[in-house]
Amino acid sequence: MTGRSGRGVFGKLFSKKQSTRDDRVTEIGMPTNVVQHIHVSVNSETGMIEGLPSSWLRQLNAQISPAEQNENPNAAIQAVAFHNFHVLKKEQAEKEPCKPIVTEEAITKEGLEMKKFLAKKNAHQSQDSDISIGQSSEEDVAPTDMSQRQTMPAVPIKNSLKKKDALMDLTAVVEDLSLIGTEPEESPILRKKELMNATLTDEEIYEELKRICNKDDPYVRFERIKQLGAGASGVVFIAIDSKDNSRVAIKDIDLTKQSKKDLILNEVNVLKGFNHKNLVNFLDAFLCYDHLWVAMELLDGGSLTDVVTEVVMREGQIAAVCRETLEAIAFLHSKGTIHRDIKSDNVLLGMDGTVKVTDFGFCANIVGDEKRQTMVGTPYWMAPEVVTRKQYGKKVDVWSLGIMAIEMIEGEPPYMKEAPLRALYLIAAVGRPKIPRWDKLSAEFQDFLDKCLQVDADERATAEELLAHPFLDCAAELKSLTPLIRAAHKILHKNFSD
Ligand SMILES: Nc1ncnc2c1ncn2[C@@H]1O[C@H](COP(=O)(O)OP(=O)(O)OP(=O)(O)O)[C@@H](O)[C@H]1O
Repeated sequence: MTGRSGRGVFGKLFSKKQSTRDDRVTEIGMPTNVVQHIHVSVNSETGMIEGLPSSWLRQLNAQISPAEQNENPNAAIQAVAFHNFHVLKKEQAEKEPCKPIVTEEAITKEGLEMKKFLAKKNAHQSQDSDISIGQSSEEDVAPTDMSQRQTMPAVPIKNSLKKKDALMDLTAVVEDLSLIGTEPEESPILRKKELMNATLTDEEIYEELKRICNKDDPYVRFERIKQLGAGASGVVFIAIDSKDNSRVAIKDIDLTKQSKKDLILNEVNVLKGFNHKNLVNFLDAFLCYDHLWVAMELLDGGSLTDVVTEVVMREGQIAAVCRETLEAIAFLHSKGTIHRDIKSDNVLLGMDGTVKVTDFGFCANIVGDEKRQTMVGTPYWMAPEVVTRKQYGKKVDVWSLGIMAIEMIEGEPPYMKEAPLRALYLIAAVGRPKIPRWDKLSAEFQDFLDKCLQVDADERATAEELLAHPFLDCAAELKSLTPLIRAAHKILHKNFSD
């Protein structure tokens, strides 16, 4: 799930029309086989990073103070790189709902653009390039008020890297940006299925969808009752299945508007392959001309986001939601799958207190402890190793669960009120977020959070280990969630009945 009204801030920085990727490639006209050596340094007098593309520096300086840049340059660079390559792309996708959010293939293409861009930047060091990845115009950038930033209270910085090490690292970091994905031999290691999907033509994807879909005409079989919402990939509505009069949720995806049909195929394949009490189970898929209808279990309690934003949860209720979510995560991990987008928006509730995880568009298949290196997910819930583009594995879901637990305490994840680039910097620089009202939490809950939010993924617990954590012993009955859901729906004027 991506839409959370009032919680997303990414749109504010970028209002101007972007040039298309094709435009940019044409404009750039890059030399090939160029090895770029970008010299990035911290100015010892101003404390500010120099040497990055100017549009990046403007963003950086608008949101991260000189003291912070000086303190943790590596985190600042990682954050701005991440911002340009991921957040902006996602924002664009949300503004144009027909385009799905960033995929590994898109990142690969962007990596190639970035490599070319940096090569050009190197060739014209002194010039302020008019070509940028993301955006370039001054007006696009939030006003820079350095005086305000300089007096900003210092954030607690965890010195994960000594400054000298960080500076030595900078060239590597910037050069590494070109590895966000470039030629096939430099791309992240993909599982066979992903490779296969990535190389399928539209015709092949339609053929594959036809093969796996139910042949019934969905317009005849289902009576459409009401719309639940719209996401990047389609509209979700409640329908009655004439076969047994049951109520189901159907996602209607207009395939003509999907440039990344392989992602849809991936989601259907993941949904079809799994059945678990804590996953929103797939019922059937139907292909009708260019529309794919995916029928799923209907969760009539809406998303956990509605609850966390509107009502206060008790520890027992939080433990119950954590346990159910962990069951889903442990199941996915046992199947070699990382969800990569665990957050309250992707946890749906039944009115009886059932808790189920949904949204598998981002799932990646891995083998054993194989690690991945692509940036997917939603920034606020993202593990530090994803933001800093280290290799990552299943434990990213455990970090996100820890952030979701903070949502259940606080109503929102850490840094939600911060500008996006700054939030990314804080994830990379601070590491484990400060949890307000920490002292009010039970010792078991504190320990549970500690185990989820270890910056070092090796120190972080696995989903399986957390299922045995004593905090979960205090889990309340699931039906205790029902009054919370009712209260939230009342405030939000939500009604899942006809
Ligand atoms: N099985 C379901 N039962 C009840 N509500 C659902 C179900 N699936 C989705 N919804 C609701 O429908 C709305 C749209 O869901 P959708 O998954 O399309 O959103 P999205 O995540 O923003 O989109 P996308 O995954 O395409 O980026 C959300 O409010 C979600 O809570």
